[in-house]
Amino acid sequence: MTAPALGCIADDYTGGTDVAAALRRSGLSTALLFGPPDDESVLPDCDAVVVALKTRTAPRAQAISQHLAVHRWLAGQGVTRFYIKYCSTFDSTARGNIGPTVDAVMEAADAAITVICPAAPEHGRTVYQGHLFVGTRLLSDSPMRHHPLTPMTESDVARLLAPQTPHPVGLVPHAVIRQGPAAVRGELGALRRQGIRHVVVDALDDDDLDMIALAADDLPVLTGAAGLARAIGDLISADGGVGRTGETPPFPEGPGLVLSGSCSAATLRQVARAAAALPSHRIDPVTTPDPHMLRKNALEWLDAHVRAGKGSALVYSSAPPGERDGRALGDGTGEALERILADVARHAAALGFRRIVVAGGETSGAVLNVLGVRSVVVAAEVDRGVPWCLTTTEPAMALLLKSGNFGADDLLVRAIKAAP
Ligand SMILES: Nc1ncnc2c1ncn2[C@@H]1O[C@H](COP(=O)(O)OP(=O)(O)OP(=O)(O)O)[C@@H](O)[C@H]1O
Ligand SMILES: O=C(O)[C@@H](O)C(=O)CO
Repeated sequence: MTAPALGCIADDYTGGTDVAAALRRSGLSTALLFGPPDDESVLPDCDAVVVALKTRTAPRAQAISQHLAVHRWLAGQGVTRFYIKYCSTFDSTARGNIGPTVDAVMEAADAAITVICPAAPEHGRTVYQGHLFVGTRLLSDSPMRHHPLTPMTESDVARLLAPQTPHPVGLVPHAVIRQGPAAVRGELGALRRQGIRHVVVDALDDDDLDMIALAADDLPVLTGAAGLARAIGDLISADGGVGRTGETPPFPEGPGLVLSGSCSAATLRQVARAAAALPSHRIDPVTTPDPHMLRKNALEWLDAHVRAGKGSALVYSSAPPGERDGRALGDGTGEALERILADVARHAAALGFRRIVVAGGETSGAVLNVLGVRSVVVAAEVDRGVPWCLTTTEPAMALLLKSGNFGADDLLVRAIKAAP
């Protein structure tokens, strides 16, 4: 078996599905594994492999050790090119994990320099003069400033990264990107000679990402959102480094369950549409500040829903800033809500639900961990960056893990009502 041409490490589960979907779109058969691989983890025959972790807001030491464990495992499988996937809105805090995990993997892979490329133009994330935009607004003016775990109140990517790494951060501005791969390669070389290890790269569209991918083709470690990964995937495809297609498991029948813990602006619109179309139950820690009661109420509601034979359903804690209190359940309110939704998922699986849609990266991580899902085959996308994931072990399940800000307003309704 030839080693996969690319090994990705994603810092959350929806980010993992996003980058896996991008590589699949480039024509690469892509395996997606959840959690650090262990002795029993098997690498399927594939062109690219993505290992999704739940380290975006994890303690720093844990995030580093998990990234290093995945790097070691991938290197042991013969992978020589690595991609570290973080959020296109650079979700992290000053004490965040992007810098430390990138530094650790670079050191392990003996990489002297890498690019920092959060741009994802198809989702409206662009970088100009080192500043990250969400649509027409700076990141710090976007709804991401209200994120419950990683409020983004700065848009200069170098300033976001600086407190997370001891190394200086450089920039390749758009004017150089537009001159093409040779100019970008020359600039990266000049920055490397100045001792710079992290280089933010401007990118406004897919052409810019193609330039960056060509210019950085010889670097062992690249980092960014799914946009640059797509450009690298296209290069691998064009080089003929593809063709190891695995079988796609069948899509399970039956009613579906939407679980939403994301409070992102897109999710809130999608949840409103889903709540109008499906029987729904809201988990509200402000009105019921007791995790045991919230859990009990949700499980009992689902039992009654199934007994009444009402089909697909929605259970959510998603709420706009005005209806949220990040300390409603004390320290760790977010994690407590993730655990409740994960318990609902476990209960739903026991009740026979085989299609589960989860909105939110942290929430998806919690759900997949309790379901014990360790690997999936990436199948068709419902919307850009939101593919169905089919389990390869029993019980056969279809999972749709939706990044907070992805998808059209009716995505949840479409996903749950129509199997592909
Ligand atoms: N009503 C609420 N009040 C406070 N926190 C909440 C509420 N509902 C959900 N949360 C927490 O907000 C966090 C949302 O993070 P999550 O990663 O799941 O979504 P997201 O950030 O929108 O998605 P992504 O990371 O894919 O962009 C979770 O920890 C969740 O438990
Ligand atoms: O890059 C993105 O925006 C997403 O894949 C993501 O990381 C959501 O958590």
